[in-house]
Amino acid sequence: MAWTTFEAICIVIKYALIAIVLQFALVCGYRLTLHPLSKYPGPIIAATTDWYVGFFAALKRQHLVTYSNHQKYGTVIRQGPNKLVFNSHQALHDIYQSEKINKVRSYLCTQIKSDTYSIFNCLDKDLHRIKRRIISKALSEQKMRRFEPVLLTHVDRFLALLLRSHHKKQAVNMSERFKRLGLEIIGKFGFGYDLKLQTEEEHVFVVKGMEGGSYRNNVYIQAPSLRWLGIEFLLPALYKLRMKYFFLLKRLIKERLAEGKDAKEDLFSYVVDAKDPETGTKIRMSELWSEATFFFPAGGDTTATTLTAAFFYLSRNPECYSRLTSEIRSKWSSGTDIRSGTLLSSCTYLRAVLDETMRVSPPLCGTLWRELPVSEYGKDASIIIDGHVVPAGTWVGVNTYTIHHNEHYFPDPFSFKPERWLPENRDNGDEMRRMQGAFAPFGVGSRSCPGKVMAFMEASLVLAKSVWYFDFSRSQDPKLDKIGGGSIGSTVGRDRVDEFQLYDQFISSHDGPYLTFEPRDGAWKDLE
Ligand code: HEM
Repeated sequence: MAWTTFEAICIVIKYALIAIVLQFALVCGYRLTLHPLSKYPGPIIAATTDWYVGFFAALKRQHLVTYSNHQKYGTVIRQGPNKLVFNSHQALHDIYQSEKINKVRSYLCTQIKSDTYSIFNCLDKDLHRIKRRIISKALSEQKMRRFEPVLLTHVDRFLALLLRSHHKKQAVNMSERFKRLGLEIIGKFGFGYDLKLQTEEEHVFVVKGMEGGSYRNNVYIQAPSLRWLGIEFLLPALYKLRMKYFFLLKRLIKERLAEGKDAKEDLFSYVVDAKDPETGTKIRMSELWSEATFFFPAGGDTTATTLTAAFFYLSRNPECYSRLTSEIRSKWSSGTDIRSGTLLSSCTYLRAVLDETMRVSPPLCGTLWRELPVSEYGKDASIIIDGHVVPAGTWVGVNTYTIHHNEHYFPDPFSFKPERWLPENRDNGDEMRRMQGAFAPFGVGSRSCPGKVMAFMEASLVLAKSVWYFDFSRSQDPKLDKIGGGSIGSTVGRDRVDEFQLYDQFISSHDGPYLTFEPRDGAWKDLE
């Protein structure tokens, strides 16, 4: 009898396996032949499973793979059973400026609680508009001017540490320094709290905790089905770090609330109790926690990546370095006078360096997925993107890294050439218009970045002050000097020696470059 039962179980398993294999074959066959997207070119495996992008997201190289797929298959590629990526400025416009298209539902994996939305993961358009109006006001030029003196104290701390590294004859790892600076500033801006990340180690886990959170979110945004495997639990150290980071943020919010709204000049004071002028709605207290967790990667990490990459490219392009230093050193007579305002805005080369940096190394270098929601428009609806009729429910996007390296818009795309952005080159109106139409480091449309003013203020001040006080150059140690760039013989896309290497996890992780700093004349005395 026992033997018969065993045989029966074997037969059940056998047929179950056959059924699974058959179903798998049928699904793959359908996706490759009869599916509405089957006519679009792309890697065969990508057409059959979402795990293709999930896999490359887990390796933090989705931007490189997307670029190389576009090179191989053309302007529109299929990168998942239900995903199309475009590489044209028309698509950038058609997707991100459409009133009908929305973020894909997988952004919801970044929710802290199922009924709580942040500006970033909110899909309801009315609620988003309310949040957007309140948060944009908090990030306005006027509010940033009020925050500037606080910001400058952190920049001065950064400069003093460069001086200390010089005294100790140490090369500086710019990735590490800028992540600490960027998050320290956001800690202060978001919660009025000095995390002292530049000078003390107590809260440094915030950097890795935030990166861990972003890595997890990115894999799940790209391939939501991986969420059900719970891969985060396979990386317990990362999970622990992320939780520690969340608990710290929770504590900061609690402490900040206890202080009262007007105790400090920070995001909290601008957002708590702020009413949307059109509807009178306020941001709920429970949502503040969710907004706050998003501000660290959005505001701190992105600017840090821009600054790190700018130093990488300046240290490897002596002509650009010399043109920038001449501009900054001819405008001011003292480093302490460097502030935002007309003089800083007149530094056109500085601005060109930042734009070119974000072109070659966009801090958010991935594909920002969107869709025409079936829930709103029905499954038979469609939308035209760059001349293609795309059915509702299809994930569509433009990969920022790829379009920024499209030579139709940016000739010689892998060379760092700030000159291409200079006003004097605007004579060539067509070329400039083409570039601007394809340039999207801050995104495009109603979900684009509202933190642009802060990003430029912070990045311009740090870069201008650094070159005012210091000369810098590549580390003389060949081992350290290699860090940050690509290496010959490495995997596709990581073999470009002069390209700053980004590891895409929605935001970007990176390492290096290692630079040495030499204080100029007596100017450094301000920093002591
Ligand atoms: C160089 C620096 C920065 C870059 C390159 C950048 C880039 C971006 C991009 C591409 C998006 C769109 C994301 C998406 O569609 O999924 C975005 C959204 C956002 N960014 Fe930034 N960002 C930067 C700095 C900042 C700063 C300093 C802040 C605030 C302190 C900020 C706050 C936000 C917010 C709140 C959103 C969500 C907007 C919405 O969904 O309506 N960003 N950013």
